[in-house]
Amino acid sequence: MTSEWEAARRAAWEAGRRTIRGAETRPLEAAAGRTLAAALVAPVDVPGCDTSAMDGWAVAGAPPWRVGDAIPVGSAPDPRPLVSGTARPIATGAPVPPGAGILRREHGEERDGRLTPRTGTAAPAAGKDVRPAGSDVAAGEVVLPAGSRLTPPALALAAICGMDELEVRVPPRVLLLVVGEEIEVSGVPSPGRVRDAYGPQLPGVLAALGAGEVDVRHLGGDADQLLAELGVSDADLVVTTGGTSQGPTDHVRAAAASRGWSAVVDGVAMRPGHPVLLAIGPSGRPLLALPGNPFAAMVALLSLGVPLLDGMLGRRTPSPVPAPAAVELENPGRGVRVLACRRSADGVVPLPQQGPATLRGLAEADVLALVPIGGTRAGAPVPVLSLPW
Ligand SMILES: Nc1nc2c(c(=O)[nH]1)N[C@H]1C(S)=C(S)[C@@H](COP(=O)(O)OP(=O)(O)OC[C@H]3O[C@@H](n4cnc5c(N)ncnc54)[C@H](O)[C@@H]3O)O[C@H]1N2
Ligand code: MOO
Repeated sequence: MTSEWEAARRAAWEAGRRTIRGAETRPLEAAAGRTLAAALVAPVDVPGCDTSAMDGWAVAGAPPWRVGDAIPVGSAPDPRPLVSGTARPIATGAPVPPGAGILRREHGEERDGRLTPRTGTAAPAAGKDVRPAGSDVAAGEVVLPAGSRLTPPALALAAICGMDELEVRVPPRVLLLVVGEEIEVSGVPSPGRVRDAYGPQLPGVLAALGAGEVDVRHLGGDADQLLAELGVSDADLVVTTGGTSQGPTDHVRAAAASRGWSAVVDGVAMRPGHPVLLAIGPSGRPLLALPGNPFAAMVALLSLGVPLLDGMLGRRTPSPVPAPAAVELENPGRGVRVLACRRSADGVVPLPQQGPATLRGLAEADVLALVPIGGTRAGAPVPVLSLPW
């Protein structure tokens, strides 16, 4: 029951959503990269009072103005209106008294306690170059909806609203089982042996997708060990690599089925990556079985792992967006053809080295192009997925 790409992606998000993670409260500095479990509602106006947007003078009425005391940055706002005909030196960010506008420093001339605008500069009206209270964020406003990822600017936004802690989703703990008799974890592999492509990259990619701790275990080709791991795992998500196909040592499907996992997506009409399996275990936790071929595995992860984790974290998942193909992209196959591509001024260009077993293209790529059956002409739009790193 191979699925179409879009249907498989939706099914993966829905499967994740059914196992949505609980929430916890974290200090702001520990919440970087996490996902908001509840909307961030601003408790205060930002800025908290009318503030100057420029260095200069707060002025009221017509020039010349009598220059009074400077208004210190960080001082409490004075509720009394600025007296007409007066000016007070002010710095960017300092509170502006009611009724004042700002004359920029470079537009005024101060002499003998009197301020006049330079030739060609009009006297500022009340409110000129003033950031009104609440103009950035109004108290009570939803600043970030639940499901927002706490990127560096999102965290800073929470901070300027006065937040010290945030309610975020508990990241899923992942068990990564690297399957394959031929896999080596260090050193130069002898001919016939293969260095593990997953241990070094998947923990980082999974973390970028919102996962928590990743426990990496290399199982070799031992089917019994795979069965044992699947039987006892209490991880929130199990990811396996290799052993998804039809060879004599491809045990993952059989092992998962015998331990009670049932398939949600059993193969996707895409190349590479088609043997991917997404299944739900007896405890309701998901298993994502990635093909052994290194590019195929990453295509499968970016196609199904991204929406699965987005669902688990209560986030929306990105849809591919159209980008022009710089050259003709052929697809004589019966499913989506996924190509590692670079963006250029003319559109997306496939990298020269493509194919299920090579990471050469992906290592230099900006996006994955999802070429529909029949191909895409040069200049026509092709859906692309951005990469999470
Ligand atoms: N008769 C068929 N054979 C194959 C089919 C098929 O439909 N019928 N599909 C091919 C495709 S497409 C893929 S993709 C692979 C999927 O294979 P598996 O998931 O069973 O993966 P393995 O057989 O274990 O390994 C495939 C390939 O990848 C290398 N590999 C595995 N693990 C790692 C690792 N940790 N690091 C680096 N490289 C790894 C492995 O050495 C193999 O070369 O099946 C095709 N065959
Ligand atoms: O479909 Mo395989 O996953 O092409 O490499």
